[in-house]
Amino acid sequence: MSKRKIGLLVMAYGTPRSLDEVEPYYTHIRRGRKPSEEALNELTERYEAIGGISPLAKITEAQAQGLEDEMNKRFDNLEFKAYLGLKHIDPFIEDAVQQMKEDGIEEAISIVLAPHYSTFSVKSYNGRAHEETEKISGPTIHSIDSWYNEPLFIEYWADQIKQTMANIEDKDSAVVIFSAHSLPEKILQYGDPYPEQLQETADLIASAANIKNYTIGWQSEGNTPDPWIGPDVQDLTRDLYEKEKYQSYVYCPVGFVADHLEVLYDNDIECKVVTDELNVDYYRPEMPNAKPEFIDCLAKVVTEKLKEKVRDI
Ligand SMILES: CC1=C(CCC(=O)O)c2cc3nc(cc4[nH]c(cc5[nH]c(cc1n2)c(C)c5CCC(=O)O)c(CCC(=O)O)c4C)C(CCC(=O)O)=C3C
Ligand SMILES: [Fe+2]
Repeated sequence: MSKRKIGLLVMAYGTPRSLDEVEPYYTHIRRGRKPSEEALNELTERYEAIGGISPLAKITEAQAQGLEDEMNKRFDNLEFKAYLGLKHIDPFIEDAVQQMKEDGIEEAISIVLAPHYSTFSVKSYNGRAHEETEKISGPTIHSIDSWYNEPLFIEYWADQIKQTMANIEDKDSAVVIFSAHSLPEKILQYGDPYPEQLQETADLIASAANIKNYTIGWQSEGNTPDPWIGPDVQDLTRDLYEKEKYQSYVYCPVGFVADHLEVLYDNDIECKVVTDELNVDYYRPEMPNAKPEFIDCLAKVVTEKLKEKVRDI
């Protein structure tokens, strides 16, 4: 008898694969409105500054493949297949749902490669997946909403911070800044759990790594007229220096899971400009990418959802 098939819908932001794709990608982010020449050049320059193009596309693929392999190792009686569904570039979330249906998948677990829930991020990913599957009578999709407090995720960052701290002599003068992508302040009106989830992630990691000096901040805010959640990590760095005179700044962008523009530019270039100016030390522990510890973390979260939702496994 052939094994029962389970789809793994792995959703992520997506990134241009070449500089030619920056314009259509940016236009999609702006919901179909073309960016101005100036905004487009500015974004292209940021990609150029991190080496021409973002490593994100390959990392997202490796994460999805790693998860598929790990799940197949864990369950002899099931056959898992990962489908990448991206928010702003092909293969889009809708393409992945259609492909699952074509492949005869009847049940799937979906996970977003971002730990914290917000109406702007996870809700919109899941909404697009469910809408498409309803439209085409596709597979039943069981969605994971968040995994920001998963113990293996906390352990990943606690280990990274411990390794970084081992290189810092005066630990009392070091501070850890946990950050996530900023969002427009209007999300707060609807009781969005995003800021509390980031705070909880920070508290759990700090406790596991035995860190006393830490705080949360926001980064990568968009170029729109609305107010965005603050403090921004650059302003926060100046503030912490002024008030506490910390000498070492450890940036942990825990709202992301890969090396990409927001980390390689917004942290490693923009925050480093500030630490250089203040003449203090900049540290940024490694991102999870497709490291085995992180793949294990994703597999654990998916396994828990599978056991909760899928019958007779
Ligand atoms: C919550 C959130 C996450 C984390 C959760 C998740 O991962 O889903 C995230 C991740 C990412 N965001 C990314 C890239 C960009 N985001 C932009 C713009 C925006 N992001 C927003 C939100 C988020 N973004 C929002 C509300 C906007 C404003 C546009 C609008 O909705 O009106 C812009 C436009 C230019 C600019 O504003 O900077 C770019 C280029 C990349 C890929 C990097 C690479 O290519 O390496 C990644 C992983
Ligand atoms: Fe973004």
